[in-house]
Amino acid sequence: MLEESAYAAVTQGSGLRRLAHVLTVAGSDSGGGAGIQADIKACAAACVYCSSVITSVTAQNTIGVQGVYSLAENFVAEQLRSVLSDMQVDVIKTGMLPSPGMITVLCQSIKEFPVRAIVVDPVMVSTSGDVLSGPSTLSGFCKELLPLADIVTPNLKEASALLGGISLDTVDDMRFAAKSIHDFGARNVLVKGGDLPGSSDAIDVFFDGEQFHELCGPRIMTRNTHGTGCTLASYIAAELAKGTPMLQSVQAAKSFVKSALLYSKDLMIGNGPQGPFDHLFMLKNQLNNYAPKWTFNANSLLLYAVTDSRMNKKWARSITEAVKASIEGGATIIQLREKEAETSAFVKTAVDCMAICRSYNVPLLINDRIDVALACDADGVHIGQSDMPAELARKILGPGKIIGVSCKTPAQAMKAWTDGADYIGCGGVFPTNTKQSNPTIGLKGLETVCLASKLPVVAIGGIGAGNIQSVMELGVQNLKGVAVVSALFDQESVATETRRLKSLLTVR
Ligand SMILES: Cc1ncc(COP(=O)(O)OP(=O)(O)O)c(N)n1
Ligand SMILES: Cc1nc(C(=O)O)sc1CCOP(=O)(O)O
Ligand SMILES: [Mg+2]
Repeated sequence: MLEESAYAAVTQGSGLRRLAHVLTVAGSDSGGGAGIQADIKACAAACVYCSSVITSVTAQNTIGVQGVYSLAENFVAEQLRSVLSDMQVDVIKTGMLPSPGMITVLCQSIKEFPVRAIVVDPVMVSTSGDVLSGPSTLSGFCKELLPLADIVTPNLKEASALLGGISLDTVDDMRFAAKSIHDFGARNVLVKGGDLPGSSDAIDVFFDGEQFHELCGPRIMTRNTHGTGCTLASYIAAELAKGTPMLQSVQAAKSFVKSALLYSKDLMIGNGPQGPFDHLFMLKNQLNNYAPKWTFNANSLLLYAVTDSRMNKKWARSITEAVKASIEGGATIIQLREKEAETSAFVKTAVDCMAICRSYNVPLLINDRIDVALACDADGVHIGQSDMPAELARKILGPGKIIGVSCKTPAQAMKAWTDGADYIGCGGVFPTNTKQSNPTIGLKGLETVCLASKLPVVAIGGIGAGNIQSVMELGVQNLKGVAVVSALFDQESVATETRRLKSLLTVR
């Protein structure tokens, strides 16, 4: 499974393998941060082959664009023919198309050599504000290329230019823009709101012709954002080339860009205001956690079983027996919280529990211990305010692992979000004997944190059959479930108690 997806390989009848293949038709960035160079690196990071047709050569660095030299249209046509007539391209991704003739040449090639999908990044102005494709291309763009596009990914400036210069200042304006651009014939539209004024988040609006989705991510404070648009579009193309559905491809691409920006926050390449980032950060992560982050499903937080070795000892059962029983009773995610275990025993137990959880397709997280999570290839970790900082944990674990962070306040919830966590655990909702000296925040405190949190929340602390419904009745949209220790494990039958809580959670 990993081999198949990691190398995006398709075995043909002959036994030969072929790689999912993106062709980028774009301009060269001599600085290496954007354009063709970014596209090739993004595809490489997604383990997809990338061929390239160069439309224009720019003299460019972190300060700006010093020169643009566009290739002759017939030579672009020749490059397109060379690639498309010989290689089996899955997806074409377009970037800088500097002249109307270039757009015509490209559209003719697409019609002559159909591919599975076309991703259009309407590159018009560089991050430094330099014009890369002037107004003369607008008509061809809208009339010829957009009707062939499976997805087009304008930022606010580009969306405005495509729509005759209208101002786009709010998320509602972005929805309007997405719908209007869809009317040109593009099947899906992603309007990127990274530049939206007055918003602390990066909100993108995705429209598939029927439904709108607001895709929200934290704004990463870094100078190294040069090439994010090219990278996002190329990563979408790479996912589509592997056969990933459209919305998931967009989500995977957003997650990749977010992780790359986080990893490259402090990189220093060039002296200008707009630096490039490191697309291949995952190669530096020794365990190469390639699984895309969107595999985390917040619904798995519904009945979150947190183990306790002391309780399991008391009831004379092993941790593996306890984990298996809780899954059979309906637990939707497991956390190994083994405060007293020695490292070697903890790793062994974790490896055994991983095998059980994998066989039931239930995620397994490790409490506190990043090293143990790495050693047993767990699905992720849960860390508290005094454990390894979440930002660092994300760096160590890579984008493919789940990270949960304990939060008692809105400020902690906000930090968990910007640090790259996937969910927060919020409590103690009620008093508990399981964790010493644990301040109680009550249902009101839980509600306050949920309302402030951008991440899904699981409630914890003193939760059992008697009060589980009062927690879920708060009815806050991002409160996804309850995490429970003693009500499951300090009991004679773990499976029976898990079943009881599950039925209380699922009752209508
Ligand atoms: C789901 C969940 N939420 C909160 C916690 C508590 O974590 P932490 O604050 O690090 O305390 P310890 O569990 O380490 O004692 C949790 N474990 N799980
Ligand atoms: C591990 C833990 N963390 C908490 C927090 O408030 O963050 S409360 C807690 C213990 C929860 O155990 P029980 O379900 O037995 O009350
Ligand atoms: Mg902890």
